[in-house]
Amino acid sequence: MDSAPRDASAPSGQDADLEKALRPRALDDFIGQRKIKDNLRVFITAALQRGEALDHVILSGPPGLGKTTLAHIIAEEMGAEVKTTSGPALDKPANIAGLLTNLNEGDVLFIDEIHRLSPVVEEYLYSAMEDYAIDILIDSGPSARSVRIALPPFTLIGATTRKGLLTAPLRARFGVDFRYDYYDVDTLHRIVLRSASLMKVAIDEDGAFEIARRSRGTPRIANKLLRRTRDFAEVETEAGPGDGRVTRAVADHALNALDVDEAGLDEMDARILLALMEKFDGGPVGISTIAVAVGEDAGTVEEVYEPYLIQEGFMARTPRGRVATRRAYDHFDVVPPLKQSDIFDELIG
Ligand SMILES: Nc1ncnc2c1ncn2[C@@H]1O[C@H](COP(=O)(O)OP(=O)(O)OP(=O)(O)O)[C@@H](O)[C@H]1O
Ligand SMILES: [Mg+2]
Repeated sequence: MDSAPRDASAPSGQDADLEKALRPRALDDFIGQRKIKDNLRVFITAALQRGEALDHVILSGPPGLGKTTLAHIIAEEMGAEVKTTSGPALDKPANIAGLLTNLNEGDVLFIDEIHRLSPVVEEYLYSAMEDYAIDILIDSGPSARSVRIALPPFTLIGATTRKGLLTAPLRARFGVDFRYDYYDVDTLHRIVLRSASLMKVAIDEDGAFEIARRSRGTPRIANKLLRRTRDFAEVETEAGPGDGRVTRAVADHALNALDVDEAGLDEMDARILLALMEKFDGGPVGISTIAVAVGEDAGTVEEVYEPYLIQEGFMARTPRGRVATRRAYDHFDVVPPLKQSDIFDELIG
């Protein structure tokens, strides 16, 4: 259950380089998430005016929405150095002690997947975050003693796809708490146009809109679909002459070829919903049962797929388990079993 989410959309190789080039570097280039940005501007300005380190920040939300991007932007805007690590990489107290004692005043320590810290390592963070100090045990046996080491003021930025798995004491030590929402289509449209211009891809408003509409509310997916659509635009198909121009027809052709359906659901979304409807009578059924049925890790289903399906109203979470909604039956043209109408009524009520 608590294995790392495998994010199928995370790019590799040449795509990864391109992805890095598309990453916004300044707060002004970070599109959308208006509330987060507005608040952040205030906190950063105030901290700079006081000449203090920014308070510790926790960023939570599904993969690909811009947590890592924002962590780097915060450091940049604070004029701070950023040191990056991740929960699973910090498996020994010595690792975290080494990182913390090497920080300079005002530095940002970015811990990705912070919900996967081991309890001992987490314990170290408590005093580091609260008092800018750590207690290190020296020697062992009868001569063992603990020495307190002072740390310079620093900012811890934690990112997580599973905020629910953070312990209460850790969560309480973050002064700034930002939760990401999926991006709306208009915002993704702007992101696609920005990326296309950086990639020097000729694209129509309509072509960009089609990609935005079918990107699961996720900038990383929008960028990936843009890269793939560009491939289709450069090759002659029934949808276009291969002149490199991304039109609506080319985008539609490319997205269909990539198994992204009309509603923007990908192949795994479809498998999950079809399993729910056809193997489990529409539910209610537990998430791990669904995961086994589709051959995917339960944590990944819960973090990557389910939140979007719930937001878009294809699936609902009830006390007895997950259920398919009327929209799911309509979308896949599946006839709901009779008993399902009670569930639909319950969901509305
Ligand atoms: N607000 C934004 N404006 C423009 N581009 C964005 C924005 N947010 C994210 N992106 C793009 O999406 C890509 C993925 O974002 P990022 O790596 O920050 O996601 P993440 O939340 O850290 O994901 P994960 O949970 O998988 O680590 C970035 O490289 C960037 O190009
Ligand atoms: Mg990240």
